Amino acid sequence: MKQQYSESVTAAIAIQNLTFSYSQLSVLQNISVTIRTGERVGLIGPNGSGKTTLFLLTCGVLKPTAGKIFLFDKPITVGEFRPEIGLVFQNPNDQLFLPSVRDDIAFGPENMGLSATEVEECVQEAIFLTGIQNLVERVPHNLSGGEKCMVAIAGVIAMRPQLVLYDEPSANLDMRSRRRLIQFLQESQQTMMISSHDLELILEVCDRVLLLDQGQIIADGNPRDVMGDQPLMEAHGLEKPFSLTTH
Ligand SMILES: Nc1ncnc2c1ncn2[C@@H]1O[C@H](COP(=O)(O)OP(=O)(O)OP(=O)(O)O)[C@@H](O)[C@H]1O
Repeated sequence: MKQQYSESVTAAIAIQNLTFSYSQLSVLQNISVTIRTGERVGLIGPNGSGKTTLFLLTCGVLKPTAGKIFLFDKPITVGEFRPEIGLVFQNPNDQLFLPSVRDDIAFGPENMGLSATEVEECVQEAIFLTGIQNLVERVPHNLSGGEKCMVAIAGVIAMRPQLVLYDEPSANLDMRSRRRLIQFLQESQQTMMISSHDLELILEVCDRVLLLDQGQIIADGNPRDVMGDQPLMEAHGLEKPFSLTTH
């Protein structure tokens, strides 16, 4: 089920022979995959299969045990800030820590060496795109889960990344907040990877899906084909999404 892609398309991420262990615990084993510019890629897999770990490696937070990762053709170096990529954390509380929503959104652009005018442009654009005009003066700590989620996304979008990694973005969202998030993701222009157990969200937003399990990419293809394969899904602790069982 692996897809072959033309080499001529620009690679946003090129992962080559990536292996990673947390001391004795082997998580990823010799993974190679390319994400092309403009793709919306879902990352699925059972609990503990290494989705978050793969994101942390891709952002340069963790150092590979072996192998290489290239971001827009330039190798990732651990600890180096790469404004081309943004990570939206699984828990927005890990990302929001300033006294106002506006300050939180401005934090990234302010640390990129931009002028005050440029920072303000980035902040206003992120507020507009995420539709959080009504939250700007609020204290992030007091927001609801859905509100925090969109503010955390705004904080990342404000740095104008070309590629955004979303780690479980719909976890703990009610139906209305989840619907708003899906609409936002569908309208987003960036290349994106979305790690999620919300398979219906992946179906609605992504044009490609990777199934990660036992340290390997088990399947890579069209979300309907991969997630519609019941034996494959069940073999890796997942369920075929309901919407694919009724059509
Ligand atoms: N800092 C760490 N130190 C040691 N082991 C870790 C650490 N972080 C994660 N792990 C382990 O690495 C494995 C992969 O974890 P990871 O969080 O990447 O999985 P995941 O696919 O994102 O899981 P989930 O779907 O539950 O969010 C798990 O067995 C986890 O317990």
